[in-house]
Amino acid sequence: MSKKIIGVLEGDFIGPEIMQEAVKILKKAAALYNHAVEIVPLEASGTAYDRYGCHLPPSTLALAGQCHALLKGPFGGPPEELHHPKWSGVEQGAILPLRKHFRLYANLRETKVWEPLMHLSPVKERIVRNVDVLIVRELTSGIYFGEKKERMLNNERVFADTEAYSESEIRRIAIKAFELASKRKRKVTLVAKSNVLKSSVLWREVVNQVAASYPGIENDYMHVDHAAMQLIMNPRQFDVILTSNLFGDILSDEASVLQGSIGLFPSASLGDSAFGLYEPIHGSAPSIAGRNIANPISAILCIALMFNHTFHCVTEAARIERAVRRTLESGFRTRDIFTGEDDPRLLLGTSEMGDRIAGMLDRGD
Ligand SMILES: NC(=O)c1ccc[n+]([C@@H]2O[C@H](COP(=O)([O-])OP(=O)(O)OC[C@H]3O[C@@H](n4cnc5c(N)ncnc54)[C@H](O)[C@@H]3O)[C@@H](O)[C@H]2O)c1
Ligand SMILES: CC(C)[C@H](C(=O)O)[C@@H](O)C(=O)O
Ligand SMILES: [Mg+2]
Repeated sequence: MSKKIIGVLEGDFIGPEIMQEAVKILKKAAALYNHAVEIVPLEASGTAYDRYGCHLPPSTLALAGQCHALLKGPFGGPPEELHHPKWSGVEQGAILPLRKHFRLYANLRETKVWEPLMHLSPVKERIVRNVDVLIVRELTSGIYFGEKKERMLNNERVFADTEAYSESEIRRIAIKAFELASKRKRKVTLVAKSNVLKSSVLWREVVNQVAASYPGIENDYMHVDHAAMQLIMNPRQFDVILTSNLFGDILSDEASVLQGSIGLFPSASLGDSAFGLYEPIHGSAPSIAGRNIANPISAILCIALMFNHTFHCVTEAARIERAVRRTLESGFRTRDIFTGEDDPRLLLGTSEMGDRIAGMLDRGD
């Protein structure tokens, strides 16, 4: 691939602040390894609504389709403003269609505990040390996309969402999970609710069929309520967790707690080609926006994932991860990962943290 074309959707509230730092790292890493990069700004969510009255204009989708990868900031408004015209429907009108349009059915959310931040975890160090769990979340089906109904029953409104999965939807994400596990600790745990949900019974059947083609990979099953507990009590037992859209959403926020801040977690959304959408797992954090205090590491690590999964540049990806680790080892902190024991002179704003990591990138090995 000659020039790498990356579409950037800045997002709302802290979105532009952290995306700016991610782009800084992207440009720096590209320059270090002589990659030609073109950044294409794409309008979506709040800014698109102000200009076009919709959250995902067709022109954005068309331009996005010409990119090799998309870097996305969080979309959305304050959760308490559910019916605000600018924010209501961002999720259904922009986030979900973006994932569906590009058939990005595999969402990878990895929880690693960074050694210098171990003390931040509300869970004991002996439990979180060396945790490395990859949640493989199905992203384009399930209850997010199933039929929605509204009706009146006994004089009151009843709203319904449907959890529906086809065999092929389960099979393709299961194959992704087993392939990923084959390069890790070779274990896949399916998390579902087959004691209650019919769709979960299908997940178990199809995953067992897929598992038969991967004899070298351990395959087990856990009900989601039990898994939520085990993720905190004994997270090291997991390697790859394979799960549905909604369960993966919930479990990935829960897993981020093991590390102490959600501001550290990137994600990759992939389909059958190298094209990928890279975004933090967290939201737009309206209450801390505009103050240069958000943690940009989630967004910066999206660049490492992009180099890995879309461009297959593992050296560049490793170098970015190393720069983040060294910055944390040197004691630099944003407010979400700062405690009374840290040196107040090393407390950085969003853009200063980006600068530090960019500086560490220069150090190479
Ligand atoms: N993929 C996405 O675009 C995406 C993901 C999640 C939530 N959202 C949207 O974001 C909006 C806000 O959601 P929410 O309040 O439920 O969750 P949130 O993730 O925005 O915030 C949860 C908590 O984490 C903190 N936080 C989040 N990111 C941080 C960072 N980088 N640095 C420091 N602290 C950080 C926030 O300050 C808050 O205390 C909603 O509209 C929601 O739908 C979008
Ligand atoms: C905002 C919402 C639609 C989204 C999801 O549920 O997928 C978010 O929570 C996430 O984790 O990316
Ligand atoms: Mg979520």
